[in-house]
Amino acid sequence: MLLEGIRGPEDLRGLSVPELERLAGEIRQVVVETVARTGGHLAPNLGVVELTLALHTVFSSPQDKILWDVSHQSYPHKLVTGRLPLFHTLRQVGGLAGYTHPAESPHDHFHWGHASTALSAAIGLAKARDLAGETYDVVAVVGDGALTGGMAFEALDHGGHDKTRVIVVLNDNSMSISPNVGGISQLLARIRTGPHYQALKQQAAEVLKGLPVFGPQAFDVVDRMKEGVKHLLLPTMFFEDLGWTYLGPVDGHNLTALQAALRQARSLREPVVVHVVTTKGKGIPYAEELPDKYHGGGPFDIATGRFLPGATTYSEVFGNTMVRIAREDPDVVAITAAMPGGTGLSRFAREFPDRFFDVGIAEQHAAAFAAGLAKGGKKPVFAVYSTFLQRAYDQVIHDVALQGLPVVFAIDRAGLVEDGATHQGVFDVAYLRCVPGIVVGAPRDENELQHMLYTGIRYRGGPFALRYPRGKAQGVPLDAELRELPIGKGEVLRPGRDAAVLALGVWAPAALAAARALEAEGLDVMVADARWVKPLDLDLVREAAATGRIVTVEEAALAGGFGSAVLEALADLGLSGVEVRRLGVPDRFVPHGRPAHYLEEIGLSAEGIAAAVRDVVLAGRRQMPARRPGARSRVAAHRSGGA
Ligand SMILES: Cc1ncc(C[n+]2csc(CCOP(=O)(O)OP(=O)(O)O)c2C)c(N)n1
Ligand SMILES: CC(=O)[C@@H](O)[C@H](O)COP(=O)(O)O
Ligand SMILES: [Mg+2]
Repeated sequence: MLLEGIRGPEDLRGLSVPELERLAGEIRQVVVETVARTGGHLAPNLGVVELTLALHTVFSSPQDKILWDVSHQSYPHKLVTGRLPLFHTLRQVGGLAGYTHPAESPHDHFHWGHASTALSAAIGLAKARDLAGETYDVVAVVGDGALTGGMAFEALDHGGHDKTRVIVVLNDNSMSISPNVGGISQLLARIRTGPHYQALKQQAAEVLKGLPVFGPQAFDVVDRMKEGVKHLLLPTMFFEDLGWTYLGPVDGHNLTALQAALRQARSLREPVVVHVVTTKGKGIPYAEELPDKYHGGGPFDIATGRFLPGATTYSEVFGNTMVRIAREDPDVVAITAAMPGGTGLSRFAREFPDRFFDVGIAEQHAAAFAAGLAKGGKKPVFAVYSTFLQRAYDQVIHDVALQGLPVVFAIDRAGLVEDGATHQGVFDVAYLRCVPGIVVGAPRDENELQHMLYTGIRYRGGPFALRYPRGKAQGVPLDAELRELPIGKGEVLRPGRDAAVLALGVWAPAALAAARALEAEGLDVMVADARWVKPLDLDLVREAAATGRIVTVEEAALAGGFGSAVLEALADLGLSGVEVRRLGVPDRFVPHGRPAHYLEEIGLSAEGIAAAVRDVVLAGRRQMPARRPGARSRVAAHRSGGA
């Protein structure tokens, strides 16, 4: 196997094109065998095998910097930069990340996973290079989907004007996760399918040569004519009008053509876009046929491509409820930022194509677009992963909340996910809780999810956010009728005297399990589903405080999270002397791997909750005088002013 002899890119440079093509086959086999077992991003990686080999034979990584936008398509890059021996640990706890990671290799320069950032970082890196008087090349591989992200346009605008020497390799496979959308996608399609761009440029140059020169004063006329002729003949001058030299389109699976284009780009010593056309899923029939299905996910049966059967997910319950509500309410509209499948909106899109909007990887635009829809009397629901809503934080505040507009943010993947630090959905509680006028809720199961979504769509008082996790729901039966939940009111699921557990969202069932276990130890523990982060149910906090001991539970960052809100409420209510323990995500990034591993590690489990209750009871006993029979808790006594 040639791949076993590749310890780094330098081992590629002695290989002939036929050998590189053989190596490409080996890389595809390792990728599909591994991803079939570990899960991951199959189709994106199958599409960039030749591109990866061409990049690593033309440029000298790590001296030359190759940046992968999103970097979900960096598995071949990892395989040719010495990580074959570890590749079987992909996305496992302690194993290789599913995205580039500088801790793994000097060939990786960023640990990222959000789209449309590589161009900006590449221009910054290239500018630092120039200021340091260095000469290495900086190459950013950006997908056609990533190019629909606003940041990419900001970078193109700046880079083309600033003339920083950067090479952008546009990996155009016509796909985002689903088929790509938007004007830029159509522009690329025109180039891909039109007469060969370079031949047209040559023709345009011939035509211009024949034009008579009228002398210097008319030079400007000729110059403008040149531009006019180019615009007339060429399918687009988009990149060149922004100051980037455009090369392409190049067959992204033809190593010789790729190497030639990359060498030409390198020789130009200016901002260059090399437009490469690839097939997402290349080499594996089922992945080529369904690149959206095999964008991510797994494990799957390698022979048939069949994924292991899954149970109903929260996303599916969300999507089905959206359809159900939309059938009754014509004002309901749905928005996604390039993730109709992942958010569960595919069925809505089929049934209400005129009321469904996939805006591309453009969360900022999606949020402000929702504001416009709401201002116009519609009831927009923006379905977005917690981690990706971070991209639209200013729009949530400035364009939605400040305007008091009724936009619903259906926040999926709220909590820990296998993707790791780049994708953990743990900051939304903290980053939304401080926004004036927003309602933030977390349903404890799929039945509450459907009711909370219904409540949010009917709520007209301003923005409304509900958060729910990735993956299988709890198998709770769904009520036949949708009902509104009382905003700001949680629910006591189990009364108790010795301590209270205030659980947020899907951690209520684990809190009940902990209480049942503690009952056998003689502890009588109250359990409540807080249901709302904002407005917080202060009566519930008072009732919990009356036990003298509170444990809060959230699958979110502790800093500024739900537990912090409870502490603030106790202080604001003057309820001192209450022992509090907060369970949640500590102040660090949580890496890739099975979420259950990390949840256990941070005490987010029924056992962890029980341990926290024991701890808070013991702490309380250490500090409280022996309770006289019938004595009320200090908090209750404090409240009534009694001794
Ligand atoms: C800001 C942001 N929004 C959404 C996503 C989810 N996402 C991951 S890859 C992807 C599609 C990327 O398409 P493209 O750049 O064309 O790469 P390809 O998978 O086609 O190689 C999306 C939407 C993301 N990573 N970042
Ligand atoms: C690369 C990327 O950001 C997406 O593909 C993400 O990994 C999808 O996550 P889910 O698998 O939870 O839909
Ligand atoms: Mg693409």
